[in-house]
Amino acid sequence: MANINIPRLDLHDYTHGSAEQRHQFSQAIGKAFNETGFVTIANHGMDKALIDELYQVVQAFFALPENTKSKYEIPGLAGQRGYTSKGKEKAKDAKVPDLKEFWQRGQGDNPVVDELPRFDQVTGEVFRRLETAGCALLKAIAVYLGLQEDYFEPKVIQGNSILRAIHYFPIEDPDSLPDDAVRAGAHEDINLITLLIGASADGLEVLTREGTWYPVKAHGEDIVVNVGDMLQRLTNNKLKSTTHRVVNPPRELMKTSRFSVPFFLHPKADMSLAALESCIDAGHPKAYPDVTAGEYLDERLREIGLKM
Ligand SMILES: O=C(O)CCC(=O)C(=O)O
Ligand SMILES: [Fe+2]
Repeated sequence: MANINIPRLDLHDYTHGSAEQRHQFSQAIGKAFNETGFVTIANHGMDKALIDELYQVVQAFFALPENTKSKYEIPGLAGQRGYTSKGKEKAKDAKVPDLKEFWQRGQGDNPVVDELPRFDQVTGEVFRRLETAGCALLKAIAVYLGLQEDYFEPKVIQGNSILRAIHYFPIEDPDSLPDDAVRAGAHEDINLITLLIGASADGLEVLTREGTWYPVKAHGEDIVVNVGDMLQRLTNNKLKSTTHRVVNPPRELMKTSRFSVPFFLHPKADMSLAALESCIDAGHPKAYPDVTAGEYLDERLREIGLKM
């Protein structure tokens, strides 16, 4: 049995609970983020009807003809808004691109999909709900870190968060795949925390400290939440940005699609990622040079092939 702690936590305990429940929630998420970097979350503020409609519009978008989707692939935006076609993004150290295409939505103006009247509204609603859930989670994390509860709030509201709808397309001819081509190569997320809808479908795996891969499964409508590199840097490695990947399905399911919708919670570009004083001591000397979130994001987008 792999030594791994991915607890299921109820966000309602933090947002509406007693002082004791709030304290327990902060300690549980902090402990899991310190050990494994992953939790699953119930009562995150999105009901089943919203998630079902999200899947409907996302599936309808990716089912559009290639030349329709490519109208929404906008040069110069590093994939940060609109559509990114197959073969564009790869994990930092991977030789071949991931087997996926995706859509990204951020703050401010976003391209509107003319063919799908509900797409903009539904993805916008999901963005707002996940931003709200993310802010509540960051409050609980701030408390665990001994910071003011609202430490992160002004840094992330109107920040660079991204909602990404991913289609891992069917693999029609498995024999023609390059050996190391996978749905999502092993990677760490760049941002502060990631909130993921859709990990109820098989494929997501986390790398354990023993070096083995462990499947992540969420209950029903629960979401998966994990630490990204920005939060790991800020906390001088106290909270762990754990390596994860999405593996290809078994051969009999190769011709099926997989969909997932991660929300990458990013701060504003000017947030300093310099290690918190409370996370530095003799046993934990400062591990990273000081950078801002904007500088760090630029460096990482170049590494994954989205920015030139
Ligand atoms: O599709 C998934 O389950 C995970 C996706 C992921 O790790 C990512 O996009 O960073
Ligand atoms: Fe990821």
